[in-house]
Amino acid sequence: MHARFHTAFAALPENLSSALEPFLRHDDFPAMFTADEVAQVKQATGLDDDALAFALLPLAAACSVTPISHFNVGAIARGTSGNLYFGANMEFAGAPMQQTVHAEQSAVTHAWLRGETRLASITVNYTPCGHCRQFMNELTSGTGLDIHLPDRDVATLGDYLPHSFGPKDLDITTLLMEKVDHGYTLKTSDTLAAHALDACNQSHAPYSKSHSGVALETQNGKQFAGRYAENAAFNPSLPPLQAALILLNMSGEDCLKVRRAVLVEQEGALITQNDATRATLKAIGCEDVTTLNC
Ligand SMILES: O=c1ccn([C@H]2C[C@H](O)[C@@H](CO)O2)c(=O)[nH]1
Ligand SMILES: [Zn+2]
Repeated sequence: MHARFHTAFAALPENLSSALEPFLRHDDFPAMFTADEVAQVKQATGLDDDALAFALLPLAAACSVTPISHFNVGAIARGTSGNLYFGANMEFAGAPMQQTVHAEQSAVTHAWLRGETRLASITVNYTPCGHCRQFMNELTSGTGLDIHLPDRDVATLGDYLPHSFGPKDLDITTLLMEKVDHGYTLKTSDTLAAHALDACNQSHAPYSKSHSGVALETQNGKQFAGRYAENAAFNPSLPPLQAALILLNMSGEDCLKVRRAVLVEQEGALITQNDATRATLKAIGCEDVTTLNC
């Protein structure tokens, strides 16, 4: 079992820990459960969907990387497929606070990067901040997304974000998590660059139309790609590097062990991820960065 789960796993009720053990046993547990696996765990434990998501929160929070706050937030996103995806906050010492990833952003992005196109609900161990409410207002699920919090009745994103500002206010109809292919091409034989291009092609940038993707290679040779996710309110946009780091972290790899990165962005785009990507990568110890235009 990955060391980060030891403490939280030991504190689970016995029937849940024995149902989860076969999944968490190996280091490469992907921090998600398929709908079939969820059904299996529910049957073994007698927990319903809600209770299971709450029970999993300590495991999700155990994936947090919080050198600044030491405040671990966990989130569980449920896709309409029935799959569950963990999310956890990530902080980067040596980089500006703006580079922080919130647990809700992590869970949403995790689901999106693994192919989910719509969320049914999200369960979080703390109340979502304004930034997260705004981030989630960009999703295909709209204001109907169910939000589950400890000691509160389930409520929708619309309840938590009344009089909201969103994509519609800017006449945008494409939403975050929708399947897209922007069709950019690039001549390369580097698989890491190919992953970054693929991520760029699936990125969500309807406001700036400046699509981008980042792919990371870890010191043990694993590769992870992240897509840029723009937000109608601009500032809550999630950079492609953060998306890649979310998938890397959820997959059990160490953010401080990235050895190489490729950023793919459009030639002549209105905005660029180049400088911010390099600065944050430098803060986490990676200076081997290639930027390619598509
Ligand atoms: O909705 C929230 C609020 C805060 N945090 C994280 C961000 C930062 O890492 C830490 C302290 O704010 O908690 C979240 O993940 N979600
Ligand atoms: Zn937040």
